[in-house]
Amino acid sequence: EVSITKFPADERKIIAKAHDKYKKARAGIINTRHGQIHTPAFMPVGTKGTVKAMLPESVQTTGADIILGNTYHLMLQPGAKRVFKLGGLHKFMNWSKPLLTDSGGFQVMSLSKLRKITEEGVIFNSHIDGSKFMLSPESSTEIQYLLGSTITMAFDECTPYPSTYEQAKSSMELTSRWAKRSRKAFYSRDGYGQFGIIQGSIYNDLRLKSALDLIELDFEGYAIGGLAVGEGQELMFKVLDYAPDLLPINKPRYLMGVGKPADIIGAVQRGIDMFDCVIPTRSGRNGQAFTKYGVVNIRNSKYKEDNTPLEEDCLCPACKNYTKAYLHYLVKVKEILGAMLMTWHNLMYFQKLMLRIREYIAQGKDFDFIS
Ligand SMILES: C=CCOC(=O)Nc1nc2cc3[nH]c(NC)nc3cc2c(=O)[nH]1
Ligand SMILES: [Zn+2]
Repeated sequence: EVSITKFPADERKIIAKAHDKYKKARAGIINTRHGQIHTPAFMPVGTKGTVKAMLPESVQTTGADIILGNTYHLMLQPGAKRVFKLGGLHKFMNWSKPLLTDSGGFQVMSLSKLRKITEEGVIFNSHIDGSKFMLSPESSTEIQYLLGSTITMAFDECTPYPSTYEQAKSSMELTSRWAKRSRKAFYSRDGYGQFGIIQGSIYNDLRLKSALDLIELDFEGYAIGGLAVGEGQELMFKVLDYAPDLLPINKPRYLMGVGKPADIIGAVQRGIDMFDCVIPTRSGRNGQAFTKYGVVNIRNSKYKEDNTPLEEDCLCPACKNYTKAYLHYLVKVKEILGAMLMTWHNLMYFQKLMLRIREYIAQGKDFDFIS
């Protein structure tokens, strides 16, 4: 078990050595103040304090142990202090299980207009009303504390892809300095944790240096940053062939922004424990359903009289009570119920995938089969 407590976490008991080919795959449990997280885990993204088109209790029925909240959006609206005054994000959004908040760095770079990166942090204008903000290791850590986050992420700089060795080196070194300041600003409490994020792009010596710098700070878990940023699956797996092994074996490893089922399977085989990705929710709203038959584009006219469910054995409301014809219609006419049902099904599909992966690891079986 891996527990996020102040005390040195127990050695992670690998429930079962997975099949030889997958000797790095591991199944475990992360214990937190807000409950357990069964790993390998998939975290639905709840960007603005809600998993879009889902009630939190519905998210819970899909089997999700933990969801992700975005610091950047919440600090702009409704504001971290206001959420704190209202009892914190768990209460605000009626989600009592673990919450992981990002540090905002990645979103600032992709969403805000006009920003300036300094040693101090990132100065930017809100994409909502143009007002000026600063995100720094200290302010990001404080905002995540005010939100009441179970797992706080260190403030990092996501090194873009492609980057030259020099660019990746200076970016990684900035992330290491910011990680130190993030760690110092973290208010450590039992059952809460802070994860460091390693960078270094595709350069293995930089990845090693990043890992060494962050291991010194004794985080409760570690994320591998700077991936799923356009490098493609092959290059991502090439980095994942060694990067997870640079991190402590008894602490959770989190691969941000990943991914499609095949990406998740390949990353679990290389030792990753936690994932987050907008694919099931965003593509669900756009009419794409993940099924064991492959991805179904429900808007395709071939479904307009298809009276069968997406998956006959799926227990989600979309499959139990509705047909592809109805989903096709709802999505075509942009009815809200279409987004709800498609999202619910996709989240169920991703959680079922993780459950099967955990079971196969525990039985020491290989799990290439699923995609
Ligand atoms: C929950 C996240 C906590 O991480 C941070 O606050 N910083 C951070 N976020 C990332 C997000 C990513 N999404 C993808 N692909 C869709 N690649 C990503 C890379 C990073 C990264 O290197 N750093
Ligand atoms: Zn379903």
